[in-house]
Amino acid sequence: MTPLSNFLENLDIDASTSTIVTLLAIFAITWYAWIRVKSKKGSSSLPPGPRGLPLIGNLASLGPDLHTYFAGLARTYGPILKLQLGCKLAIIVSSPDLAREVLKDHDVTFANRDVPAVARIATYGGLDIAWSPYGPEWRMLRKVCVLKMFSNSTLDKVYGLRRREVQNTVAYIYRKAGLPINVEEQTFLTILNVITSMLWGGTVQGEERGRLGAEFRRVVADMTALLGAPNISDFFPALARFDLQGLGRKMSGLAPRFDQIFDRMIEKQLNFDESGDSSRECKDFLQFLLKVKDEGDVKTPLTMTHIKALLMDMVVGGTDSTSNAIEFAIAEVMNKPEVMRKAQDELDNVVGKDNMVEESHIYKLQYLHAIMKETLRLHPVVPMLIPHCPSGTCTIGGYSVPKGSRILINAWAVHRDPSIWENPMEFKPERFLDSKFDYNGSDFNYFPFGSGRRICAGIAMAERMFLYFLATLLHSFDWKLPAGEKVDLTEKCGIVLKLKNPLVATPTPRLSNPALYQ
Ligand code: HEM
Repeated sequence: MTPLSNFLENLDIDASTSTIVTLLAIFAITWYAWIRVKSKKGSSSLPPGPRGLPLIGNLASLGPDLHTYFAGLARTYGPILKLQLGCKLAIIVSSPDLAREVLKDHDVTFANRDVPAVARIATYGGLDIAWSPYGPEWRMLRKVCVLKMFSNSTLDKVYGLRRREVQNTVAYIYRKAGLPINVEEQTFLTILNVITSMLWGGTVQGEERGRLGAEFRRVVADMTALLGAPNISDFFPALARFDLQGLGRKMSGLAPRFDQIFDRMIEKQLNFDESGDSSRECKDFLQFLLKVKDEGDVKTPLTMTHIKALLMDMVVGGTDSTSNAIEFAIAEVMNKPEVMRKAQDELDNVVGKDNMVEESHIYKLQYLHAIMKETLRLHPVVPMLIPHCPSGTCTIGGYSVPKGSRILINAWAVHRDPSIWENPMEFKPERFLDSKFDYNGSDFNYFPFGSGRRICAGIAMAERMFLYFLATLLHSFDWKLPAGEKVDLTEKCGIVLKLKNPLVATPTPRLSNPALYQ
């Protein structure tokens, strides 16, 4: 089997489409030859990297776990290296100094995104925060999101919605006490319910909320799988219109399912408003967003499509990242009984065994916060950030980084660099107690949320959900593995990092009063 046919098989292209591929390959080879000639002119200034094959470049050598593959390449080629992925040049950065050059010194140049074809379909043409190009619309969306929606005061107002969902999960787990439960499933569903509840929880009640939860879980899982799949349309843009792997068609089937739900929620909300109860305070984010839309910024208005694209960011971007991070934390804590004991001692001191955790407690839980930081050091769930894209050719680490290339910053590799971290593979929350490290993007040795203009827009919300839910799970229950099993911390890398095998564990209630679990 040739590397090209091997590559096509990996991309799951069927026999009928391979004929089209052959014809189009002639065109692509010509294009590739042109790219080679063009890049040769300045080849001395491009970063080093492994030799690729004609036409496909380095595509055939890409494995499923890119974070570890890129970290290995960095050991051979250094902290900045290039890979030719079809027609797309990818630049991988793996050191704090070079991450600083990209995300701080040249922040504006690198503030654009390299948007995958399926992401464009999922986000109304890239109208959301994560994939918008750097410009006035992106600024307006970020302002609405970070300064207004995720401000402390707005997040405080919707605490009741978060609390209700977390308590529902505690009651569910209590009913399953003594039986093994799928921690991944429960964490995902809780975070999904917490997020959708904050989005329109004041609007939708009862059965409809439950039904939406199940529907969202299926669609989010399918969408994130598509976003993580290598797509020939991204590597050979001239072939994008043929959608050879059918990934675009699949995404076009999934995205409208969300769109219909968003339309339903918006309509419900507008009907509420028409009923004339103007005295109602904003109870959820959707009410809040519709109010911002009506108040209207004349220069860059927030449209209904923007609102839906924002909802998509929250539901798809916010759920998997946060729930995977919490699952990693529970797995690491279970793997280290002394960490579990310290966390529970702290919870018993601050909250007490005759009380439930409230969000007001989390600021006093220093050790729990250190667990969050250490989890995101070892398992930064967006391990290579979201691909950045320079708006002009730029020099990084003495090498030329061409306009339009795909920039991947391997935070995962930096977080495990033995020249920065003592015993980097050890899970040791103590390293963050009384330390200067924070995840606000000011330190390029530790940046699980990214840094600079495109730093994660949901940090405030992620922090609250992570700490509150983890604290509740560790405070309410002891967790044991089924007999004879060991914690498996093997990672799997797609668009986000997750545990390869879902964590299954048995909860035992540990609070003094059974009524607390109801
Ligand atoms: C533990 C949880 C999370 C982690 C580790 C995380 C991490 C990240 C990272 C690394 C980026 C890319 C930064 C870059 O490209 O430079 C990002 C972007 C983003 N995140 Fe998060 N995230 C988390 C949770 C959330 C939540 C809960 C939301 C919202 C509900 C959210 C919304 C976003 C958005 C909208 C962007 C795009 C920002 C932009 O392009 O301007 N994230 N996140």
